[in-house]
Amino acid sequence: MTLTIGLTGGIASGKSTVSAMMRELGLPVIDADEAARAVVRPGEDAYRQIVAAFGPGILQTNGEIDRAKLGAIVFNDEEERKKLNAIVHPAVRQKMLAEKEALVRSGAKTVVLDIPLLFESGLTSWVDKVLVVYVDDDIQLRRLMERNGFTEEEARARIRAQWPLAEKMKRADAVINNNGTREETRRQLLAILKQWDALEK
Ligand SMILES: CC(C)(COP(=O)(O)OP(=O)(O)OC[C@H]1O[C@@H](n2cnc3c(N)ncnc32)[C@H](O)[C@@H]1O)[C@@H](O)C(=O)NCCC(=O)NCCS
Ligand SMILES: Nc1ncnc2c1ncn2[C@@H]1O[C@H](COP(=O)(O)OP(=O)(O)OP(=O)(O)O)[C@@H](O)[C@H]1O
Repeated sequence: MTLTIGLTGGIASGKSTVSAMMRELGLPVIDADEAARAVVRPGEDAYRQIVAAFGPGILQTNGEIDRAKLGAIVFNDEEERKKLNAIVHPAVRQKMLAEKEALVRSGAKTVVLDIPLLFESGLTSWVDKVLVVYVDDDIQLRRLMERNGFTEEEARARIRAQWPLAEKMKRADAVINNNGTREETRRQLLAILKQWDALEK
């Protein structure tokens, strides 16, 4: 039996930081953000639907989607965001499920699904355990502004597009507090994975 761990949290709470640590420990990670980038490449169905729905103004000159432009639209307008989600999410789910099935078939002891919108999209039934990466609001805001070069307003718009982290924390099987150093985060992660017997012997 494969143990499926759902890794989630808020934007810039540290999911990618934790998923990189999990990969270093040898765990296979399927990343929803990566899948979401793959399914909107030129030539894919979702790409055509996005251009039809949002117009060619959201394209770069090389034909790829201008993610900054599309982000500025969808994080400032819930209806536009729902429109994009309705195009991208089904394709992301299909891709992630296929990758997960392949890992289960190959006998993986543990599979990690890194899904920022695990709760918002109602996907908790996909996983056996939910691991939430938490940070305090002020640290989340600061790290998001620094990483993406966003203004405070731009960062807050993205944070508002998700459930409050405190709500996610309440529903988690385990929580990593990522306010501290990366080393402190790694120690918490190791303890949780040992408790869940998630690592290969
Ligand atoms: C709007 C887009 C083009 C912006 O791209 P950009 O490269 O700036 O951001 P990136 O994709 O790396 O996402 C960064 C983070 O934003 C948050 N986020 C992304 N999309 C959404 C969304 N629809 N609702 C809420 N939060 C979101 C997540 O925490 C994600 O980790 C892109 O995020 C997108 O296509 N989103 C729709 C698909 C989606 O929901 N992806 C998230 C997981 S499936
Ligand atoms: N413990 C830490 N100490 C200092 N900086 C950190 C720590 N953890 C993460 N960061 C930094 O904070 C930013 C956000 O972290 P990360 O990219 O892992 O978040 P994320 O949850 O994957 O974000 P997203 O939802 O946007 O994909 C990054 O710039 C990262 O380098």
